[in-house]
Amino acid sequence: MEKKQVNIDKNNEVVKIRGLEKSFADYDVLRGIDLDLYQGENLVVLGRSGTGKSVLIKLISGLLRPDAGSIEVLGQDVVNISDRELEALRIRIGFSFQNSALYDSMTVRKNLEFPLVRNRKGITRQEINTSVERVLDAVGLSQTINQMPSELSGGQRKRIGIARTLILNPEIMMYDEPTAGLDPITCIEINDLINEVQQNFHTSSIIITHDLTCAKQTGDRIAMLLDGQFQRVGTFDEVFATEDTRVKPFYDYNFIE
Ligand SMILES: Nc1ncnc2c1ncn2[C@@H]1O[C@H](COP(=O)(O)OP(=O)(O)OP(=O)(O)O)[C@@H](O)[C@H]1O
Repeated sequence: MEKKQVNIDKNNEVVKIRGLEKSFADYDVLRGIDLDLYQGENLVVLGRSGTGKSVLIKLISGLLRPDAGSIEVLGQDVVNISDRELEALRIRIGFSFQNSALYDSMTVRKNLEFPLVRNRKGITRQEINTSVERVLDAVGLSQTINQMPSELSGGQRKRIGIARTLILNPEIMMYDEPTAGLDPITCIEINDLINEVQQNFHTSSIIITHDLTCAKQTGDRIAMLLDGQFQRVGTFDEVFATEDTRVKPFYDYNFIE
């Protein structure tokens, strides 16, 4: 499906990273990174395995501390934040991780209710039901409400995982390898869903991937991580309009017939 135009507010950085550095032992993973995520934008971080994409997400979400540099998320300084403030901030961010599995012993409904009951004290049964129905409808899986995760396909489980994240109305979405392990048609459906979430939930998203089809379909901008830095940032076509021998093979390999 063609990506629809969305409103991106370039005067409002929901994530603002400057001079970010992170090393492990003698391996410099991130070597001075600057990055902005604008309100309403889908930003794809593209890079080969081991380039530090997951480390970047962990730094943004406060799970790791940088060696140098600053990270602001929704106006808060994540590097110098109290545990309590970080916990409150994380509720405003939706994480769709490869390992964010559903609870196998709970129905789809119970899986979706779980974050609400835990994070929204005093929520009524009526409000819970309305929220569950809304997010299930958003991911196109209303009919699965009473099913167990084991009865769903991989793509459906991924959708329910995204619905479970959406139920807390996140302002930022972080997708870590959203299409990994899915067949090509299901990948396209997940890419469409990422775009629908952007349009209908007005989220700003960081999408970490090495899948170029995903990058092309979902990204308003692409930031290519190479040798510890964002070497190229721009639209998909801008990023790949280069003879850089570190970038070209990545493109050629991904689109091999
Ligand atoms: N806690 C850690 N301790 C030591 N090294 C780490 C740690 N976390 C990550 N690394 C190293 O940092 C590098 C980047 O890891 P990262 O997981 O961010 O890669 P990635 O780009 O997400 O790759 P993939 O696509 O394979 O998940 C790797 O070499 C990894 O071994």
